[in-house]
Parts: sequence; C-alpha cells; structure tokens
Amino acid sequence: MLVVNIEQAGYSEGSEVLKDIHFSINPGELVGLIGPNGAGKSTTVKSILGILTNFTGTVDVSDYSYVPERPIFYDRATLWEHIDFLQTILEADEEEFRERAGELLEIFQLTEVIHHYPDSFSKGMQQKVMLILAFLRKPDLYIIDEPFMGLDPKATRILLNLLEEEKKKGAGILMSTHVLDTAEKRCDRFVLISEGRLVIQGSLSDIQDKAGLLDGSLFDCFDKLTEHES
Ligand SMILES: Nc1ncnc2c1ncn2[C@@H]1O[C@H](COP(=O)(O)OP(=O)(O)OP(=O)(O)O)[C@@H](O)[C@H]1O
Repeated sequence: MLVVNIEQAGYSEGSEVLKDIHFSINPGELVGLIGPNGAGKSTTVKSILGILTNFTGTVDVSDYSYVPERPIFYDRATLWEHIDFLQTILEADEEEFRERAGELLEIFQLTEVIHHYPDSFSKGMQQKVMLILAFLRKPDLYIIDEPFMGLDPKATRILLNLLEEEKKKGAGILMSTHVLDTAEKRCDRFVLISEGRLVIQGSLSDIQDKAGLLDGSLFDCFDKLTEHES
C-alpha cells in the first residue's frame, strides 16, 4: 500500500532535512506520523507525494487521496461544483456518487451550503469539504495532514468513524498529527520522527518498551525518547 524508503530529502541541493526514514503501511492500517514542530513530518509527506526536488530513495504508493492541512479550492466553483467536477474526472457512476456525496454532506452538516463557495467557509468547514472530496475518491490509501486542528469534537468523531469504516474496507491511512491522545487511541502503529530522523516505529507497546515506560502514554514515551533534544 505504501512503502517509504527515504535515503535523504530536502528543499534544495545540499540541504538535508530527512535522513534514513523507512516505513510501510499495510491494508487496513492506520499509522500515525508524529514528531515535534519542525521534525520533518510535512517533508516526509511531500517526499511521498513526489514534490521535492532534492530527494534520494524510493516510494511505492497505491492510489491515494491527500488531505492537506491547508485546504485548496477552485475559487469560482461552489461546493456542489467541486463534487460534480470530481465525479466527472473519476468517471464515477453518477447516481452512486451523488448518493454518497449527499450522505457525507449530511453527516458533516454542509447540505445547506452546497451552492456556496468553499473559499467563504470557516476553516473547519473547508477541512470537512477536503475530507468529503477525499472520501468520495475511494482510494486505497489516505494521506491526511493534521486533520484535527480545525474540526470541532463532533466532526472529529465523525472523521474517526469514517476512517474506521475505510480501514475495515482495507484502506491504509497515514495521518500526521500532534493530537497524541487521539492518536494513541486510534492508530494501529506510529512512526516517530525527530530532527529529520526516524526515532522509532511500532505499536504503542513497542514504543512503551523502547522508552522503558510500560504504562506510559504516547506523550510520555514521545517525551522520553526525544528528551536529549530539548
Ligand atoms: N519550503 C521549505 N523550504 C525550506 N525548508 C523547509 C521548508 N519547509 C520546511 N522546511 C524545513 O524542514 C524542516 C522540517 O519541517 P517540516 O515542515 O517537515 O516539519 P513538521 O514536522 O511538519 O513540523 P510542524 O509540526 O511544525 O508542521 C524544518 O527545519 C523546516 O524549517
């Protein structure tokens, strides 16, 4: 589903932001990409998306939907036009696609604004639109950058439930986040990055073992494993 082998990556010739980052995601797995500010999470995601010019390594990736932290829309298209356009480019069955779109709009409470421009929406509403468009693609893999920042508690719960459904259908999910208590409850595995290096990857119990904190929270383990840096 996703096999990442980054030997080194950066933003310009000679600048090395990441070194030796290797991990993979299997079908049905939700993997949390975690690390402090500036650790290299977004740079890892950009490496996977293939948009870095200075990159050495390999990335094998299935068909994916990417949900960026900062939403991007066509400025002269309404919410419904975005959905319609996606259906056209995917050549998806119109009736099935519209039905699923209707359900997602309903659960994210955006039905009343389908003829409005997403550029005029609040941050959380914009994020919901990006998520709806990602779910409508039905990809094998979701790459989601910091999904919880703009979402209210109800929308967060809806998102987590939808991700759970996608996992059951066999999708893989890579989610970068700072919200460690939610990540701890929901992710199957974690990839912990610090200063552009892979500190550890594995399940919560693997990480607790490595940190020497058998009942430690993800936050405490994270703190312990990166403490020499602060
Ligand atoms: N466009 C860019 N050009 C040059 N350097 C960059 C660029 N974007 C990020 N960096 C550098 O790469 C390093 C890793 O940044 P990155 O954005 O990957 O961190 P992050 O883990 O996503 O952080 P945060 O949690 O704050 O979003 C930082 O030192 C940052 O200054």
